[in-house]
Amino acid sequence: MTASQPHTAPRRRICVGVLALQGGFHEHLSLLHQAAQHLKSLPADFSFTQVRTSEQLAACDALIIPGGESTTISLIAAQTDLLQNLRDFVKVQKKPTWGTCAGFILLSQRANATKKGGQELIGGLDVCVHRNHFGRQIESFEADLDLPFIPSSSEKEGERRPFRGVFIRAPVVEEVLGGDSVEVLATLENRVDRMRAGQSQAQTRGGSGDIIAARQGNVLGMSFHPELTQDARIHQWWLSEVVARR
Ligand SMILES: NC(=O)CC[C@H](N)C(=O)O
Repeated sequence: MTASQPHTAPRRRICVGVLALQGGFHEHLSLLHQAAQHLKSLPADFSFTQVRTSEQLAACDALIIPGGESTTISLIAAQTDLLQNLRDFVKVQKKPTWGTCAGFILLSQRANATKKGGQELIGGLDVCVHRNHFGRQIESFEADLDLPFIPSSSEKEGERRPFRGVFIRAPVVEEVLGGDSVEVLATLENRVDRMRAGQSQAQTRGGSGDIIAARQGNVLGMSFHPELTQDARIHQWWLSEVVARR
């Protein structure tokens, strides 16, 4: 390179998989494509793919595990070597992996309120989650979440638009097992107590409340379903984190 040539970072090819055994994988893929439109300035060429086999997983640099039913997802993965290879992907190769709702449960080290006989997990996030914390499907709800880490609304400088969190039989972190290495990214004001007290509005707030988003190194978990919104801001943020980690 001569002094007159501008220095540009080499573009990287990044293949992001979405585990497609059950649940909201189509929705995640659609938001990934939407998010990538906003990331054209990054030195990365993204490709997005469904993952159903160990071979498909091996081709991925990062992975999303969608919401759905965690017991079903792990039962299907355990029929082949996929479950073991998912553990290897997350914990040995330490590739960026993001789980939403059922995906969050699967990425946790321990889960309470599991079906009789327990359930197989992938692990990687040193937390114990409580499954179906807010109750059954009929007790599903939405809440405005303040997520300071996602790109703020472009409409007005400094104005932060909340993220609409969709909670369907959602887990929360009952216990952080991993000490300081687990980063709490969002909490939700204790909704169960509020409902008992006859108040219906739940809000996010810093510091206390139920932990609904946590990260430990390469592993990220969220209790709610960004894939069931049209808002690609979390996908956008996570993809830029994936690029930064590579
Ligand atoms: N919406 C969801 O992903 C629900 C998760 C479900 N509670 C499970 O255990 O898998």
